[in-house]
Amino acid sequence: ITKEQQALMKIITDAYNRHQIPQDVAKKLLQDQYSAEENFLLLTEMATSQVQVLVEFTKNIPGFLSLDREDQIALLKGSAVEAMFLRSAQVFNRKTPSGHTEVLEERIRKSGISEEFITPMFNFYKSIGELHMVQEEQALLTTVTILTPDRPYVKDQQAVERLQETILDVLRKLCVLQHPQEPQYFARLLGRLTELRTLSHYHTEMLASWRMNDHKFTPLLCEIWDVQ
Ligand SMILES: CC1(C)[C@H]2CC[C@]1(C)[C@H](OC(=O)c1ccc(O)cc1)C2
Repeated sequence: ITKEQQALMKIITDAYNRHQIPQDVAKKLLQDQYSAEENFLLLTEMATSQVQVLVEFTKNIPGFLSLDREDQIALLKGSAVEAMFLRSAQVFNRKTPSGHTEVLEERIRKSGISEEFITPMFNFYKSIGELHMVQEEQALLTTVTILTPDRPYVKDQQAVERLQETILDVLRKLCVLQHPQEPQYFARLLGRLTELRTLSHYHTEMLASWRMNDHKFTPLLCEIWDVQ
């Protein structure tokens, strides 16, 4: 890993760690009661703050703000669900001491999300947990997801591809250094991105079923996912 690649990795990892979900949202998970309605409201607050965190993090990706403005929006809209699942996978697998994860899992299971979506979601969290990613890998993998050139409506795909390749190069070298006993580790990481894409289809259905039951989303979530 070259000096500038180390600098790039540090910028991205620091930004990833700096933009965490506000403690008040995490704390609420433990306090409020357990009705399906309450749970939905908490998840709404959590998803909204995760999207805010995503936007702030993305602005710190070197080169992102030099992309065409409309392409920046297209990348954010195209990757929001995947980035959110990656981030929440890390929350789940950190096994926060205060038992947040059990409570969060409980609330998710009782918030009107259908079982057919719950199962793949928790399978994904398990498969991410088994990778034992270091925080640099988590930050870089999320960046690779955001910088996916073939999102809908991206005009200058080459510009996005160039940025993504830079990050992939650092991630590949980091995987070799962090997991020398597992030469195919980098390929396994990228395989998770494919799993993420199937999850985002389930996510669209989840939103639709909530809307059918007249649940309200926040303006930010409506904007990022073109609902309502
Ligand atoms: C952990 C998760 C990634 C999983 C369950 C909660 C999440 C934050 C996310 O919730 C939403 O997308 C969502 C969208 C709209 C809404 O009003 C509430 C939640 C799906």
